[in-house]
Amino acid sequence: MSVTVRVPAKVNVQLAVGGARPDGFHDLANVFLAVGLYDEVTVSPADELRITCDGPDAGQVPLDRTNLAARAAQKLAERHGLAPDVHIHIAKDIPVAGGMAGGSADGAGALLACDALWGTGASRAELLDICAELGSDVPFSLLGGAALGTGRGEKLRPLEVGGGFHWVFAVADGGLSTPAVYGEFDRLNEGVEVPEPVASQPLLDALAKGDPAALAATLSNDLQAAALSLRPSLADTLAAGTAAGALAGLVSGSGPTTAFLTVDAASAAKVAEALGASGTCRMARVASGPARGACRLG
Ligand SMILES: C[C@@](CO)(OP(=O)(O)O)[C@H](O)COP(=O)(O)OP(=O)(O)OC[C@H]1O[C@@H](n2ccc(N)nc2=O)[C@H](O)[C@@H]1O
Ligand SMILES: Nc1ncnc2c1ncn2[C@@H]1O[C@H](COP(=O)(O)OP(=O)(O)O)[C@@H](O)[C@H]1O
Repeated sequence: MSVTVRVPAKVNVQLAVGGARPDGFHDLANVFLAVGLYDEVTVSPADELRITCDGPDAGQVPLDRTNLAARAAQKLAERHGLAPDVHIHIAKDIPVAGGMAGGSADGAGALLACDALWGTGASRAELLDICAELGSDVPFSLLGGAALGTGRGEKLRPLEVGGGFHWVFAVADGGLSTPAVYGEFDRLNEGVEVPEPVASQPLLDALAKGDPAALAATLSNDLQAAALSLRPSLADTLAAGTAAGALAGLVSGSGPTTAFLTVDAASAAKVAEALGASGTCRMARVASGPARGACRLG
């Protein structure tokens, strides 16, 4: 008996970041959009907790108990008085440390899969609660679609989306550490009164209408300057994507993946081809959103 769950990556169409809180986190207005690049998490009974991973970036994924999928299994087991004896296999297609929430996806996927395998029957609210304990982005990986995340990003309000959006993701060589990018944001804003983060109404309207040109005009990421400061070469990738015909480009979350919104699927294919040939990224991937959140495949 095994259970497989598929979980999407995300792009942040708006990431408004407030000043550092006393607990070290930052309050956000984080508009998430799930996109169709997926990890698949399969769990099956085993003598002890064990993780395996395959995929192009598998070598960068920790296979010990720090893996978010392992932590998810442990947390669920602990709450229900079970032993977390399970083999978790991750088929990884989401770039690692790329600002696309791949680790969060695996955490949400393992949680849903273990709940089904063990018959724990956790409610949606309990699953979301465990997700929030695992990390700020994990609740959204479970939910999918589009949502506004407030607090540190874990308090979600689902958003209406009026149509599909076609994206190209330029995957960089190597990752960027999320805490390092937030740290650079703090350094760049030293002595500055950082305003309260607020969701942009024109951006929410563009999502609701499914209007790519309007969404392109309102995309924003307050972590972009910090990611560019740590990885200046991302400016070349952004320039290459817009020169190739994207409506707009931005850094995805803490980066270093850059995301390009295009007018339709044909344009996305052209932009991906040009970016792939530009020498400014490791590879370019096409994906559309909104995508469904974590769901059981078998
Ligand atoms: C930037 C974002 C945008 O969606 O995603 P990524 O680009 O990493 O995918 C998120 O805020 C990342 O969320 P996630 O990766 O779950 O972060 P967590 O594990 O909760 O926190 C890791 C570290 O990031 C910083 N952090 C995270 C969230 C937040 N609202 N404020 C923060 O300052 C803190 O330094 C924290 O110790
Ligand atoms: N299942 C997992 N997949 C990928 N990375 C993981 C996983 N579990 C823990 N990590 C750790 O989390 C870090 C951030 O990875 P990831 O979630 O892919 O990126 P990001 O936070 O930029 O979206 C990795 O460098 C890795 O050390």
